[in-house]
Amino acid sequence: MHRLAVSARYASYFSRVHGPKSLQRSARLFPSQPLHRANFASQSDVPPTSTFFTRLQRLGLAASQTFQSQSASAPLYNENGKQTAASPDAARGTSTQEEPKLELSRLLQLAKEERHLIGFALSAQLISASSIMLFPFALGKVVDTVSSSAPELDALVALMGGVFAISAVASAARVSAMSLAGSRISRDLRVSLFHAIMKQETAFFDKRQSGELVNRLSSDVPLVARTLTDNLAKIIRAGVTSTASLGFILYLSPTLSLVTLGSIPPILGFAVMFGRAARKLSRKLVDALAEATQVAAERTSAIRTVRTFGAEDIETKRYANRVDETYHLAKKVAFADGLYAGSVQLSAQMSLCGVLWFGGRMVIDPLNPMTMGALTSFSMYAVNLGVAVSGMGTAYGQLTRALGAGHRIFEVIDREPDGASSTICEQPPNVAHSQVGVPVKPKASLRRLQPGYDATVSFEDVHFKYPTQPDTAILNGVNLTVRPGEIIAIAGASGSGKSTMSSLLSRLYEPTSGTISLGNEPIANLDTAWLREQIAVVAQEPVLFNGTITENIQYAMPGEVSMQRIQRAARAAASHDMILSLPNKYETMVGERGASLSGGQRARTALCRALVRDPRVLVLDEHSAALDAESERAVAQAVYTSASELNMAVITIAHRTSSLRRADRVAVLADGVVIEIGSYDDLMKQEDSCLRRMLNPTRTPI
Ligand SMILES: Nc1ncnc2c1ncn2[C@@H]1O[C@H](COP(=O)(O)OP(=O)(O)OP(=O)(O)O)[C@@H](O)[C@H]1O
Repeated sequence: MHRLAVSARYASYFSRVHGPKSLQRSARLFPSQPLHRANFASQSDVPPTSTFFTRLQRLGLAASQTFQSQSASAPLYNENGKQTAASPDAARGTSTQEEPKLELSRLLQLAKEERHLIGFALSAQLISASSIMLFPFALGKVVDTVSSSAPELDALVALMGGVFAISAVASAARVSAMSLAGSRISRDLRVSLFHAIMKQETAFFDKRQSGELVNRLSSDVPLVARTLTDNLAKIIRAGVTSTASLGFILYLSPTLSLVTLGSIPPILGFAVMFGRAARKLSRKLVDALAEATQVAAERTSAIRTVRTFGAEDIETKRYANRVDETYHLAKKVAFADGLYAGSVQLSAQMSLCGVLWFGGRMVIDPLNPMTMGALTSFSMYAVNLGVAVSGMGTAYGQLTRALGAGHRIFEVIDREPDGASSTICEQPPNVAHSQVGVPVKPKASLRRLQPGYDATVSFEDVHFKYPTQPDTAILNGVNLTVRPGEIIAIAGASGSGKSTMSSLLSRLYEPTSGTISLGNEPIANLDTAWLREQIAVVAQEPVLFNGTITENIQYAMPGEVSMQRIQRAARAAASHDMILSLPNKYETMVGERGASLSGGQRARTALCRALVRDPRVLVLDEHSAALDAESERAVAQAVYTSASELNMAVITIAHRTSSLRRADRVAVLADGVVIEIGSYDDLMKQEDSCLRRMLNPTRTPI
């Protein structure tokens, strides 16, 4: 009776070890500080969006990983005891979403790149699994030795101690190597994915939200890498354990083995059913979490707007709803998990009961040669076999579920950019070959114009529709020529397409038809990277990056830029004194998106950044809107002086009368065409001029 209790305790030990692993992981994954408790005293206390965002993503990742990695017995709970995760897609009825087409082999390909490290980990795994497999056999021997009062007890236990020590070293090596392999896969996959995102055409970003793309980098990548390495190890360990256990039980008692093997088909059946159900939910869950991340990213980056409208509660609820919607999915997963756990446990334990019942009778039967020790060993191997088979099923299920996140990664990596708006051409650095997606096509042309070329810009019958709005024509045959040294102002109603012309000139989009040329060469024939070096654009709402003023100005130039050159650009933009008045002068940190600067300071820094590269064409897109009249005059004077010295072609998109007056010519854009062009004075003199109607709407209504 006592001996049977030993094996029963061993069985319970195994079920504890197998179950709690996922529970521990689950607990580890949920940060201790709930997000809603974060209380920022003022706007300046708000941590950079990226930091805040990472915390949110960790929560998302936690839920997602828990979902992916939970074993049969681990439901999804956060620290408040609430169940987490579920998909807004489910609520929106997108459950008909296509199954991921990604093959498991593509995931395994990732592991292949780390074959040396994973091979080492698996060898260590074999050593530790083999030594563990010897334990039941040794225990049986100990039981029989003790029963027969044989003298080998000391030697036997010493041997076991030695084997356990080797096993511990092998386990440590395996864990470290697998973890390292997972991190390497993550690193390479992240770089590949980011490179793939960078190379996409501009319209790709019009369709997708940045938070959702970042979610792929921060959540999907580690999810795939960790699931892959974790489960590869589990499958191998389970394979070794089940093979060895099978060998041992067949050796110990072929008859009793039949009873044990009866539990395997139901366990595998449950695993397959469970895997299928869970796989469908996986893609929905990662999509749902990405949507929640997008909401969080957008709202935290626009915290001032949210706060100005007193919308913190609304936004918290919006985010909570997004996350909460995933709860519906989690309920299904929890139900499937419970069913799977219960079914597998019942099958395994019924089989153990059968073993004990048959085996017990065999031990009692005086004609049967089975010893008490052999039954003890047999029972332990039978438990090992059950645990290994169910572990294999669970690991396989998790691997197939990682396909959901994998699909989201590879659909970007494999995507061929539509158009040439990206200048990226080399492969991502230090990345395993198998992860590199569609090679970037060699540029159509690497043509560059000779230094000192005639920087005339011309638009000839340019038509354009945004790829995301193919039914709406924005430009309907624009004709415009800007000569070097000339300042052309483009005027037009809001939404008439002025900024679009600037985007087309920089080749952020391709015209639907017509030709844009620089120096009499269609820009489509020019090296895009070179072209962008020639054209500096100061956007309507310039974006600065978190860093110093110097770093932001340097951003325009690859490589080192001398401080002299930076200051020269600042003087050309009449901004040197403004920068010197900042707390740390050129080393002042501008904050995320330049949030620590005023609108005018941001605009002037952006102008310095544009001028530092001595462009041949300067596009000013309502850059002075944030400047007061005096600063605007000073900046315009300085910029136009240096433009004239450098013989730049200047296109200024302007609403202000002062800006229009300063231009050599004003082109008025309406209905997608330049409907009139001439000097400000000439156009204003004409009774029926569009410019005049635009600037004096009350006197002459349109
Ligand atoms: N990325 C985009 N995707 C789809 N449509 C766009 C995109 N950007 C702009 N549009 C649309 O193209 C039209 C022209 O926009 P554009 O920004 O060029 O106007 P604009 O003349 O510069 O206006 P404003 O003076 O208000 O800055 C608008 O109707 C706008 O809605």
